[in-house]
Amino acid sequence: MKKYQIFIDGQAGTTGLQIRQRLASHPQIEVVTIDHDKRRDADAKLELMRSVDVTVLCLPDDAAKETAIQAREVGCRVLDASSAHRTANDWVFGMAELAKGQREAIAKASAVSNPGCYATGAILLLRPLIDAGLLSSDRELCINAVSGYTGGGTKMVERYQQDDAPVYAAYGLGFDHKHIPEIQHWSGLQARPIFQPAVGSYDQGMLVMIPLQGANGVELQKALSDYYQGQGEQFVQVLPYNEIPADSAPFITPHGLNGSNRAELQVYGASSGKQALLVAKLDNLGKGASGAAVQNLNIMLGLDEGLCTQID
Ligand SMILES: NC(=O)C1=CN([C@@H]2O[C@H](COP(=O)(O)OP(=O)(O)OC[C@H]3O[C@@H](n4cnc5c(N)ncnc54)[C@H](OP(=O)(O)O)[C@@H]3O)[C@@H](O)[C@H]2O)C=CC1
Ligand SMILES: CC(=O)N[C@@H](CCC(=O)OP(=O)(O)O)C(=O)O
Repeated sequence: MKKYQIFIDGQAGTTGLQIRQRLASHPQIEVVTIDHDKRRDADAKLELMRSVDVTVLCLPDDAAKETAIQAREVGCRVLDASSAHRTANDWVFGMAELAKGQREAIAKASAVSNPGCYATGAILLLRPLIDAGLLSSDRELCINAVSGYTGGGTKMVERYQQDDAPVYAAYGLGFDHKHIPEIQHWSGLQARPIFQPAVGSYDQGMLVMIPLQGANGVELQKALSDYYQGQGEQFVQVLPYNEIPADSAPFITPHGLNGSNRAELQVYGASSGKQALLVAKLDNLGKGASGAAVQNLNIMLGLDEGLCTQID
């Protein structure tokens, strides 16, 4: 059986480690590592990139931009986990469920950009509803979200592990969170949404919530369900209308999907039919980062899309 080789630039960071953990048992992908003290050595990286099938970038944006240029120079395919290229013209957005043809575009691409964690939840909720004409593209939306602290990378993880961080902290107060451009671009929103994220004192799990005035929840739930079921998506489930999962009732929580590559979409609606709440639940390190990265790698290499996308 053919084994593909990949190199993860940023192999020791939060996202890199989670990808390696998933790939450790992959039957057809082998991870080629770089000595820790050579991780910033451009020549050593170039040599590796010349020999592997795909380079995965798990780096800060600036470093990702630099390495992406080098990878292109040596003709190596790239999957970028950073936010550097998510709306760039010559990159394919790595969300297979986005629209018809996206999976095929990822399979053929030389450069794929993995979506942001919050953006994954928001786009999965909004894109089918905007495409179906149930939400207007010029609607002014507020998107609220909460993430586990691993979403903030090693620095935030260290802070929380030292017990030096608040139980709940709202941020994004400059109205300029880095996921807003990709949310707008890939969901088809003309109007810039207000995006108000928060981080909680737990490691993994995320909720993305979009309250809607003047919207009928029954219609929205049906449209989402028809869309994802119609496409036979294995990683996106739409829960029944107004269902509160038994394991968290009477609340909805960000927990329950950790380690998986799944997103659960929920629609709640008022009996008036005039107010609704869209909710996406996912693991910020799973479907929000490393699970999606492995899904994209599988698609890029023509392998079964679900292989090793989750951690048991
Ligand atoms: N955490 C998350 O949930 C998600 C993160 N991302 C994105 O993935 C990327 C990585 O994030 P994350 O894993 O959280 O970050 P971390 O801070 O956990 O890890 C980043 C890693 O990159 C290494 N690094 C930094 N600069 C360079 C360089 N020039 N060359 C080689 N290695 C370098 C660091 O090593 P060292 O500092 O020791 O040199 C570190 O190991 C970021 O762009 C982030 O935005 C994407 C989705 C979700
Ligand atoms: C809790 C926390 O800090 N989360 C990160 C987003 C994590 C993520 O998805 O980041 P990328 O865009 O790099 O992929 C933040 O808000 O910046």
